Amino acid sequence: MHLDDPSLLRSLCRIGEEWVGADSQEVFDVVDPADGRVIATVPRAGKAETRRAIERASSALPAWRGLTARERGVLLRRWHDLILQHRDDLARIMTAEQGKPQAEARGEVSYGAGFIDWFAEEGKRIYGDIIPSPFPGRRIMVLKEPVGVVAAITPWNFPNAMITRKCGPALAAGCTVVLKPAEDTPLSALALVELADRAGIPAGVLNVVTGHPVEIGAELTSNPLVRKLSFTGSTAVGKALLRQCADTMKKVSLELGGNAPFIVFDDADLDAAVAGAIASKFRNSGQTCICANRLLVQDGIHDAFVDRLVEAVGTLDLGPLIHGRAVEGVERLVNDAVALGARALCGGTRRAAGGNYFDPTVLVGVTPSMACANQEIFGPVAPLIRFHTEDEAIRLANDTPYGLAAYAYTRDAGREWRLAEGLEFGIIGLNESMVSTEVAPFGGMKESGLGREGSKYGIDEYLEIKYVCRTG
Ligand SMILES: NC(=O)C1=CN([C@@H]2O[C@H](COP(=O)(O)OP(=O)(O)OC[C@H]3O[C@@H](n4cnc5c(N)ncnc54)[C@H](OP(=O)(O)O)[C@@H]3O)[C@@H](O)[C@H]2O)C=CC1
Ligand SMILES: O=C(O)CCCC(=O)O
Repeated sequence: MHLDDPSLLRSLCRIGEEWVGADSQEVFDVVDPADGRVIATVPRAGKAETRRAIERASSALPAWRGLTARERGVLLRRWHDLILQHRDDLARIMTAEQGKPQAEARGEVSYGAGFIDWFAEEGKRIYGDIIPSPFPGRRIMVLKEPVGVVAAITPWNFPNAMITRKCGPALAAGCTVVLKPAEDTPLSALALVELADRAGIPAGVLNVVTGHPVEIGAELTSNPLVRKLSFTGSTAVGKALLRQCADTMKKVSLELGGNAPFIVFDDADLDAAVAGAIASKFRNSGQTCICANRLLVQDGIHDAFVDRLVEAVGTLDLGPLIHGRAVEGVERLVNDAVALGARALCGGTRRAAGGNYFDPTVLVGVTPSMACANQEIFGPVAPLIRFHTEDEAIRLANDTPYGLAAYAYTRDAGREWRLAEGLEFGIIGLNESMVSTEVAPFGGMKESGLGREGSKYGIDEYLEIKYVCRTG
């Protein structure tokens, strides 16, 4: 891989001031999903290394939380600037280990840097409160303090932004972090930490341990020094981690799976709906938790929408899926739908010539009971379900244990409000499918998770509220 600055390609864990291997000296391969080439090896660390990283984060905590928010903000801003300065290299590393095309990778680096920039400022606005007292002579005050050592566990689909979305607010609030990136994409995480180091963020404030997920996760969730877990990934793992955090009663944020409905009403702007569906469904080859998972299309516009969608899908040039297991999972969902009566109007199969590619697919005749309408597809497959009435669309949309994102295209302003209020999802896009930004709260209801990331709300996840009552 060519990099303008080859020293960004780090392949060791970072604990305190040191770049270290696993105690066992074991490593695992990082593989390019486009061609199966091994691009690096990184340490397969476990419990002992994780415990040391937590202890180092704990020893770094007093000095870091003791800085003013402005002082922390200056360092965060420097980190942000370095990330943007090295955007092309970070994007090259991301494409090599994750597979998204360069333009998307550069977009993610900029998006990710936005969280550092936003929280560098937001840290200065962690206000407490003075509450009017009902008792003469008593003062009632509210202080907000950093929660302490934070454990962050991040997924492979956004190897940069899911880290900055957690570390930005954590560090701005005065917390220190131990990060476990996904095994598929550790290099983006390590490059970010290299840049944090260059920005002058003190050793021990941001530690990274790569390796065995179960062992590292067990230590992060049981060690009493860790006071907060922030996780992005599958609902199954999120639930397990929540249970594991119960014994030490950690504060927990979970950003989990989704099953986003994308609803197109008869009165929609067809051009906008097709463009929105393409952007939402096929971003990152469909491997995004807020990707449209089911397209609910009203009778009157159904056929025109399908024609236009298939035409647009024909022009797409997507990156690979993350690994062979992902391709097999997508293939299973498509085959299951077709066996039950759905039709693939384009795609429907993996690409024959090597790599983990699945052809972009449009499925019609899908019914709500098919697996592809109930499970997170995490691939470039658009299943279309017909509906007749607004009530039916809302009922179908809400008929899922997930509640992350939902989208609707309509020109009826009254209906927009009914949808905004009636859809049980944490993020609603109305005539808009690109909803992600560092200034807005990102997160889900129901089994899609707990808490919000980004925005002024995102920093609360890394703070404790302390009530002080004073007489005299
Ligand atoms: N909400 C979202 O953004 C995401 C949703 N998903 C959904 O989940 C499916 C499976 O993806 P997958 O990558 O397996 O997601 P996981 O939930 O398994 O992985 C997410 C992160 O959790 C880690 N992890 C896995 N098991 C444990 C554990 N027992 N203890 C602690 N950490 C653990 C992973 O580590 P490691 O990589 O080392 O296994 C990774 O860092 C996808 O197909 C998609 O449907 C996946 C990714 C992101
Ligand atoms: O899939 C995810 O969990 C990452 C969210 C992508 C986004 O921030 O838009």
